[in-house]
Amino acid sequence: MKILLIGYGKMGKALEAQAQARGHQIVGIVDPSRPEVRLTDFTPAQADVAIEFTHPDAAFQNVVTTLRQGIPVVCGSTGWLHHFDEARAVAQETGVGLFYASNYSVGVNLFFHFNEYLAAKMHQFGGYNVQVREIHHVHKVDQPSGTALTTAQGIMRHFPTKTTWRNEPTTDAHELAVVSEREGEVVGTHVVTYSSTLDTIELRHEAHSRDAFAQGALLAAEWLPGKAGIFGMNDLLGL
Ligand SMILES: NC(=O)C1=CN([C@@H]2O[C@H](COP(=O)(O)OP(=O)(O)OC[C@H]3O[C@@H](n4cnc5c(N)ncnc54)[C@H](OP(=O)(O)O)[C@@H]3O)[C@@H](O)[C@H]2O)C=CC1
Ligand SMILES: O=C(O)C1=N[C@H](C(=O)O)C[C@H](O)C1
Repeated sequence: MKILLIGYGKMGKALEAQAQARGHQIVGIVDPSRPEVRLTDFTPAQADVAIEFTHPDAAFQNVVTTLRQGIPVVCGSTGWLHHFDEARAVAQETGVGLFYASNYSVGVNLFFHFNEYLAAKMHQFGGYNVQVREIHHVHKVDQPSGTALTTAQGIMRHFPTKTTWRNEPTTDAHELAVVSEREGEVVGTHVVTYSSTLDTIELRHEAHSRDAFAQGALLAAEWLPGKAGIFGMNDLLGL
């Protein structure tokens, strides 16, 4: 497959290595380090799909530009979802596929699934408070992580005591604490903790490297071309 990479940082480089290992061709890399390469120069004849991992401030414009160029796009950037409805409208208007996941690792998507099951059960039995904690490397610019927000939304869907979330510890029983920690080069750890006076139950996912995100994004890139609409990991994995 002919893949256009948008963003050539930690994820862009992991994607390049994994894509080549899977026999794909990287037809272009759009990044501030290569100002001579412009996203608007690419057409569907040159790229079957684009994969976008950049920055919260850049993602929306990159997604919209790629869709308007007629190229399906797999986006992994976090921290821009306040613009997602506008991106959805452009995907619908152009009829070009948009794939988004706050986390492309298959393991995290299983974690999302178990998180919702656990929230429903824990709410049914009562007596527990719940908290989300995410730990990432010190270079991360957005907080809470996109994965932590997806996790919080999954909890709030099934644990109606929690009506909103707060990005710090809280004593308000209606607020779900989503606590962010930044530590060295931690790739990405997410923990959901239920505590009562009697015991503690935890659901935890720890990424060992960025290869899990890169492999999932490439699975999405292999799956997306030819499909019109907005898709996520549940569509890809059948969860
Ligand atoms: N969904 C998922 O599974 C995952 C999501 N992420 C998310 O992906 C994003 C990128 O992560 P990561 O690779 O670690 O970040 P990095 O900072 O390592 O890389 C981002 C790259 O994008 C470049 N960039 C910035 N603006 C633009 C632009 N307008 N067009 C093209 N390139 C641009 C940056 O250049 P410069 O440095 O010059 O600004 C940098 O080279 C983050 O939002 C992160 O949260 C990360 C891992 C997994
Ligand atoms: O910035 C990162 O590194 C990561 N970002 C994503 C997020 O915000 O959830 C996914 C992963 O945790 C790594």
